[in-house]
Amino acid sequence: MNPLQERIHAHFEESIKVKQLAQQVLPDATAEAALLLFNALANDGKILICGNGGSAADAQHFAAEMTGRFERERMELAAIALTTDTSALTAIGNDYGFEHVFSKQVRALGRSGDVLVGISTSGNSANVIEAIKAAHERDMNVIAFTGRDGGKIAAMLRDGDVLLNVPYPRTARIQEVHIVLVHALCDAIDAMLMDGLSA
Ligand SMILES: O=C(CO)[C@@H](O)[C@H](O)[C@H](O)[C@H](O)COP(=O)(O)O
Ligand SMILES: [Zn+2]
Repeated sequence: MNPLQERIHAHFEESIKVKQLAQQVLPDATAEAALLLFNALANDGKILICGNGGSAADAQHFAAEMTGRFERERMELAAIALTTDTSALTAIGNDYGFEHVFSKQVRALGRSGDVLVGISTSGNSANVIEAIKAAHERDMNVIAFTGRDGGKIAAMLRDGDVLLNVPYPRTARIQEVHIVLVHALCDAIDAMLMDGLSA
């Protein structure tokens, strides 16, 4: 391999290693998260999802697989990415500050029984932290996708919330596990809904 190919090869090696680490530490919490989401949807609740940058893309990816479909045909499931309404994002950001762009939407849309999914590889993004505070005010449970040591977000979760933390220091690798988790959750919800899979 030439140096460029070696560099690319190393990305795959590291990604495999971090996914194997995550495979050891995350299945229990991911199953808990799947049950939380399934029960919310089964009781007419909805899922609100937020994150920044690559995690905003993950939020949209997850919401699209709920409202559209994952791998199989099924009923539409209620999920909204809070990252897509540029008018809300710019108005709230401009008038109140960027840390409030998600929390104002959570207060507006969130109801008891809904679930907030907050995605932050550092566990420290202020707008995700504010969104979690707003979700708790609305009596919503939270599923936090984080990385490193879970940051401030890990410390603010309450009973009934679920932490999906990837204990690794590199953002790209954490994000790659987060998207595996999104797909594992989509698959679990579909299997519970359509095949009667139970925990
Ligand atoms: O996708 C990437 C890096 O891979 C970036 O866009 C990254 O998501 C952004 O820097 C985010 O602002 C990071 O925020 P967070 O994950 O620490 O909450
Ligand atoms: Zn990225």
